[in-house]
Amino acid sequence: MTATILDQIFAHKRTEVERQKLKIPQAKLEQQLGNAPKPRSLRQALRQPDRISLIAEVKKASPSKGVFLENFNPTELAETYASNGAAAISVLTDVRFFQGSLIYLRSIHEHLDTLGYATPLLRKDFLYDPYQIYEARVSGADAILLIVGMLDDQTLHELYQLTYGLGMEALVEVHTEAEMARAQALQAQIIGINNRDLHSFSVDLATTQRVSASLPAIGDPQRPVLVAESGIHGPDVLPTLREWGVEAILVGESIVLAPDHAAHVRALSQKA
Ligand SMILES: O=C(O)c1ccccc1NCC(=O)[C@H](O)[C@H](O)COP(=O)(O)O
Repeated sequence: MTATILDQIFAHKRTEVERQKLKIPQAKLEQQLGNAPKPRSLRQALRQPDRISLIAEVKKASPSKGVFLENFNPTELAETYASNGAAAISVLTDVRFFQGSLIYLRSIHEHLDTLGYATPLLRKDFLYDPYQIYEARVSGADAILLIVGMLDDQTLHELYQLTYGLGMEALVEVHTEAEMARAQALQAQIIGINNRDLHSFSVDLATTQRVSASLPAIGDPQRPVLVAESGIHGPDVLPTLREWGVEAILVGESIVLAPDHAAHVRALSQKA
């Protein structure tokens, strides 16, 4: 198996996290937990009977396409998302590959809170160490991303338990049928299928249909909330995704590149 971008990201992430632990030890983060805001439920926000819910992503750049927005204002963007119908907001916090920051997560939480929006915030990063879960919690995350393809079963299980133990929820991301089987063994309540091939960066929405085939039938109470991630450019695909049992979409690029962010968020958040 050839190396993917995940391998590169993971290699760098280890150095980044170890450096951060020297600056702020985990014990200090644990002390701050008492002051952290109470998490809101991502699952509840996404599971709506009459629509596909939108998780709108605050995304400045990507490893495949470079910088999307030169005049990037994360709080303004998040406010546009929350005020135009996004059910949740994903905040990329990876510095090196996505030009994100944990500071964006904190400031978005504070900004939306001041305005009275309770939109759940997802910390979108490459998480492999409990330290990062504590970081997420004290920075205002309501949920975090766990990428099955970069974690062994034991680590996946431990991080999942810690996430829920701290009152947050996890979006468990898969790319293949084998990873879906591992997410199901975890009894993940929210599963995201990423349509982006990590070798070629090409996107194929049919990945969602193929990889979700093993889930319990649509309407079965055991079925997790299914999120289709990446490569969604407009509302035209929503009816098909709904037929496949998708309850939420995670969209970054097409929103940040849209000439009118608000209009694009409204279009993607419409009732199906
Ligand atoms: O966005 C990338 O190019 C990328 C490359 C390698 C690993 C992950 C990547 N993206 C992370 C994401 O999951 C997306 O930001 C998210 O699903 C939104 O996708 P899109 O709407 O296509 O921006």
